[in-house]
Amino acid sequence: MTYAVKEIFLTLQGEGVQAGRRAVFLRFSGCNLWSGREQDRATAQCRFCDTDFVGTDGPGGGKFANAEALADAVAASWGEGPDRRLVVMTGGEPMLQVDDELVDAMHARGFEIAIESNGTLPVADGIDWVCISPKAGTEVVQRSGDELKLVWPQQGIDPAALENWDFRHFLVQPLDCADGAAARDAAIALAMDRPKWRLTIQAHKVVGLA
Ligand SMILES: C[S@@+](CC[C@H](N)C(=O)[O-])C[C@H]1O[C@@H](n2cnc3c(N)ncnc32)[C@H](O)[C@@H]1O
Ligand SMILES: Nc1nc2[nH]cc(C(=O)O)c2c(=O)[nH]1
Ligand code: SF4
Ligand SMILES: [Mg+2]
Repeated sequence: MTYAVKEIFLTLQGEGVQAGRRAVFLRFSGCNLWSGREQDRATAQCRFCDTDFVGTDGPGGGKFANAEALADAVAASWGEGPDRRLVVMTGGEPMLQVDDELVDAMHARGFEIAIESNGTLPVADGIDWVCISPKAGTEVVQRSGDELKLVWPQQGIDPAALENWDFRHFLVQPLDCADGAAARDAAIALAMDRPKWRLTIQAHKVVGLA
């Protein structure tokens, strides 16, 4: 199958339990919860997105004819060295495009695969680190994984109702928005009130990485 990719870049994972780790980010184009166009944001299912995932015009982006070609591009972005190779598949919504061929092609090049998904589509088998970030008003079908990352505050989600889902880590991430200070306070309050949850911040934004 062909893949539409917004951008491929080398950085440090900024979010979640793996924050700080060197990783190639593979950002797929397109999402099932928002068109990505500002004029549609107010009526979208997900309205707080901080990401441009429209088109294939970012650094390293493009249309890739098959899994081998895409995996080669990710490996080239990592560079030399076999140690602790990590690709983070994100978007947009990566599960609109990730398939077994791509998973196998990345593993064949020595990569661990992490995914950032909204959970409305089942995550492909074989992915090594599954991060699900639920969005209010959507049906999350992927209720197991490594980390559940709740962007907070979000009207229409009750954290208590998520606590029996099958995740190793329950994380609360402040909503990046006009009133970021209030969102940080709300996220801290959640972690203080409900010890199952721990605070994660978007560290890449703090230190000025992509
Ligand atoms: C851009 S999304 C792409 C992956 C997938 N579509 C998802 O939503 O999980 C990557 C991560 O950024 C989070 N995110 C998006 N907008 C945000 C914002 N304004 N503040 C904090 N986190 C945000 C998402 O919840 C998700 O965990
Ligand atoms: N450095 C960095 N870490 C991230 N973790 C999740 C991200 C995402 O957009 O999915 C992201 C991102 O965009 N940059
Ligand atoms: S589901 Fe993810 S990529 Fe899609 S609009 Fe929401 S945060 Fe952005
Ligand atoms: Mg991001």
